[in-house]
Amino acid sequence: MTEMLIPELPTTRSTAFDPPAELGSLRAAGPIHRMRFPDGHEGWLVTGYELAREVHADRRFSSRSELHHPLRRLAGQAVPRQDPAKPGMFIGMDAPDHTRYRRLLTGQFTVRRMNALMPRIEQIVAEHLAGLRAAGSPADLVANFALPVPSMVICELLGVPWDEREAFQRDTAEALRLDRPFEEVMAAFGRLEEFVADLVRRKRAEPGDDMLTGLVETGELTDGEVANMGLLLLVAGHETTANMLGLGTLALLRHPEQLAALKADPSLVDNTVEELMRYLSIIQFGTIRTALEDVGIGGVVIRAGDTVSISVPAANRDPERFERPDEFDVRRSATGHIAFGHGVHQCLGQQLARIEMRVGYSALFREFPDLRLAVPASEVRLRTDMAIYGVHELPVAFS
Ligand code: HEM
Repeated sequence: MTEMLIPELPTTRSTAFDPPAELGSLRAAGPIHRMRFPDGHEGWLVTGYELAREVHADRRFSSRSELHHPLRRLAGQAVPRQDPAKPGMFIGMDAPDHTRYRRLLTGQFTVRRMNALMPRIEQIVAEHLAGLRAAGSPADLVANFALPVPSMVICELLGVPWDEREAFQRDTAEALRLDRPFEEVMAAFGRLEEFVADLVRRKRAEPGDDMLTGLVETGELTDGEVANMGLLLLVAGHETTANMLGLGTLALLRHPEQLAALKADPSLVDNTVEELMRYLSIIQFGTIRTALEDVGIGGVVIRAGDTVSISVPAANRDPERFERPDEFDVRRSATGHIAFGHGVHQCLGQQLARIEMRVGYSALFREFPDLRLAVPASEVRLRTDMAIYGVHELPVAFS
């Protein structure tokens, strides 16, 4: 631990793919540091890999959103409106509520449903690549591919009727934009909430083969609870995968030797996806927890009520866990990274996200073997101030 109080979370990047250099210096000095949070209170910043896992796995640290929501707001993260009469999202709950919701949702990620989804994901990817080609070179890879693919996959999973996709996708895109005024984002989010709530009512009347129907049919959830879970899937699974597809493509294009290795041996794609997850660690401001009691950990005592910010990017570049951590190497074994979190809240959609990325990158570079940037790399707008890092647009050229 450094004795000094860090005045704020370091967020200034000097390169497109590396986390802020200051995080590396802090990690070299120790795995945990005192840090001032935007509301003025002093808490902690975890930069070391081992300690990051420990904190995620320790039930004495709470995920309850009401304990740290204001802090997230100030860190630039979108926080959906919290209506006290509504159950809220279980990503921001602790046991036993979290356990109950998570168990019911895990039961919906069945092997059968995932297997059935696989050919649909291939189709959705193929359709959007055809759309990219039709748009003509140069075209924006984000608008034509990276963003709409996960959006359609979620529609499929939740059972959004085909002819209602357009409004749903438009509101989703708007609700998840962090570069718009807060009120606009909340208005789109409100429309989405209503849409999902109405969809759940209809699933009860007219069951389908989708996840919302599955949740309704557990018989253990109110419509409001099901709608909330649907919204969480949407929010948690959408921008994340979209930004991995966009930024991941940029990373591959900017590391031609790595891209060549993947093209020469397409079976490297699983490894490539894991390494991209580690190397890019797009949850750039990390995860947040609040200590429920005094906890002695990592050589310090974290007091009850203190907020702990866990830097996922710093942990995933820890040289004590990963050799040559700052090198992007599609052949390395990156497993064990914490880009999907760790512990009881570890990403529920990680297998789905992996399938989307594996299918997405494979098809993209197979169909567009000469894909290249259409602008100088320095002109690609990076999402430095957004909770989820990535690219705003990715202008690509192809023949
Ligand atoms: C590459 C894409 C993705 C990344 C980087 C990502 C990252 C994460 C992380 C770091 C967490 C843990 C948060 C915490 O501990 O506070 C998480 C949780 C979660 N993710 Fe993902 N995620 C991705 C894709 C998805 C997808 C596709 C879905 C849904 C289909 C999804 C659904 C969820 C849910 C429901 C949770 C909450 C789990 C819980 O609280 O028990 N995610 N994700």
